[in-house]
Amino acid sequence: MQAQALAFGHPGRTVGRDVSLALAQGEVLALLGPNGGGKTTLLKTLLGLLPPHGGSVQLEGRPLAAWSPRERARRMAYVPQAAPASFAYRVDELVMMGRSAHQGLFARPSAADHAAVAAAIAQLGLQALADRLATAISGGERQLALIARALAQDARIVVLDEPTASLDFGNQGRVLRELRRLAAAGMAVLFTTHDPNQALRVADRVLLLRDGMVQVSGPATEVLDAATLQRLYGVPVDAVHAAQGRTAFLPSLD
Ligand SMILES: Nc1ncnc2c1ncn2[C@@H]1O[C@H](COP(=O)(O)OP(=O)(O)OP(=O)(O)O)[C@@H](O)[C@H]1O
Repeated sequence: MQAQALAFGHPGRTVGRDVSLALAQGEVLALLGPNGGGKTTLLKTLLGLLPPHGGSVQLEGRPLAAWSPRERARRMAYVPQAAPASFAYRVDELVMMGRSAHQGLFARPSAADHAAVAAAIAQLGLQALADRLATAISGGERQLALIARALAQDARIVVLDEPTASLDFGNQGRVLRELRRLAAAGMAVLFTTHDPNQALRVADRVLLLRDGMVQVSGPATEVLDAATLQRLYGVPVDAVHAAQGRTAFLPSLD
């Protein structure tokens, strides 16, 4: 996926401009930036859910606008920001929705669809929740179910908006491992996070977005340092250097 000189926003209101990026198969790209900086709006524009205000998005070398919604859905899976479930679907039914771009209009799910759903549910350890209603599970559990739906979709590009936001520490680790596993299997992964440590841990490259503009982008280990994060968020940041050359960032209390 590629974007060139992309301007993006909502009807009547441009939020950001001049964003160029390339996302390769097998790569994890993290999008970081302050609240309201335009991350979700940019993701939706890259997915074709919002029309660009300028510039272009290309998928496999073809303008995104030339793809039908169904073709797009086969290529790109979207895990939106955690939100309360509005319909009382069972978790396995929710995950099955990821298969809809693979099914005929009125076709019943095939054996392959059921197998993909079972595999995605097992991958995220959700077997015990499969027959529970998505309206009657915790926010974190629902987030995992939405990630399972994206897995079942079998897309080549997976876009996740704050996938770890409502997860406990253990499940954050599970999701971050899953993102790396998807990339290792050849998928392109794009996710937003408010935690630079998560970006440093799993992303190959990062793109820092502030006020709708790219502040800096590049390899995570080269771009992420205390001074850059301080500029991005406007607060002092401490870098903690641990064994094996690893670095972690903390908001400074000085
Ligand atoms: N439906 C909408 N219509 C008009 N403006 C919107 C809409 N949704 C968001 N905005 C505005 O667009 C700007 C960017 O919002 P966006 O949600 O993309 O930011 P974000 O970086 O994802 O923020 P956060 O980190 O808080 O989720 C904000 O100023 C926001 O108020």
